[in-house]
Amino acid sequence: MTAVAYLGPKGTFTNVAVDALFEQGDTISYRTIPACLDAVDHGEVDVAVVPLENAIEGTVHLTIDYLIHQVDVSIIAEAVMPIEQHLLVHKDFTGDITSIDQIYSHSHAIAQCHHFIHEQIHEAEVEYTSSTGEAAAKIAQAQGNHAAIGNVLAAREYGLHIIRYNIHDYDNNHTRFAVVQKQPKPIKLRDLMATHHKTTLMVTLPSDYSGALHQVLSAFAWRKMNLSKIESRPMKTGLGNYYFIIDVEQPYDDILFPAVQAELAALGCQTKILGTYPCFPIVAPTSASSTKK
Ligand SMILES: O=C(O)C(=O)C[C@]1(C(=O)O)C=C[C@@H](O)C=C1
Repeated sequence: MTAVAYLGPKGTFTNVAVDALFEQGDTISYRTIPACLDAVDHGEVDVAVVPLENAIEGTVHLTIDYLIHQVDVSIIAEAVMPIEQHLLVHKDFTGDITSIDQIYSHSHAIAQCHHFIHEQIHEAEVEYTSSTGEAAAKIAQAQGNHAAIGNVLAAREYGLHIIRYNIHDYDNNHTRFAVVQKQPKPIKLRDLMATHHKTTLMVTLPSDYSGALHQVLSAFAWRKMNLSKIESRPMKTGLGNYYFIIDVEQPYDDILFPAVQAELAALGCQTKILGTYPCFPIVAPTSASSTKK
């Protein structure tokens, strides 16, 4: 059985993604994303599943920075899952939404619902938790005028009521999750259909000079290699020093990628392949399949 680390406790979106990806996983929950990545880096588990990017909030910087700076693991699969955020309250809560004075959730979940919070419960204090699952667990502990933002699984897991469904500010809210591994070893996923393959690289420029990024991009462009994402992140070595994360819409091969890497090396750039992997759309239990209060 595959030992899978995920951001817990039970009822997080990462938990939902793990359930959709693995039929028979020995799932081990960790309190933070770095703890999940350390677990796989240190060989405590076979793989870790971590959130990489959300359609509303953008890149999960903690994940990408930790992958680059702190661990030596590879992305072996990507799963894209629709995200529905709901407002969860204790089962004995009898007030209405305006009486809620505290809202608990993960910073990314709060950010996906900023508009809703601002419009409907702006008096409420926001309390950040390490995950949406932790927020739901807190609400279950005692009845009070507080609510959590989280998913259907969390409501079920902690016996909470959903007082308002789909409070995320934009439709088509999706999160990309990465499955990462230390040593290449076959992993048994459910029978999922990959829609495409991607390769993710990190590129560091030798120094800031005019046209540097243009030259980097040309190495892909004239080989007709389609890029689906490019993002700069601070190197953490001083202001103005960045590295680039580039997603290429094709699997690694022995001709084009080595040629790109050689061309970039000639420009003085360093490259590192973070993974070449299949991309799976996955589904989560939705509000449509649960009972409204
Ligand atoms: O807190 C959770 O439920 C998580 O799995 C983390 C996380 C994230 O970091 O983006 C995952 C998916 C959602 O976008 C919101 C939160």
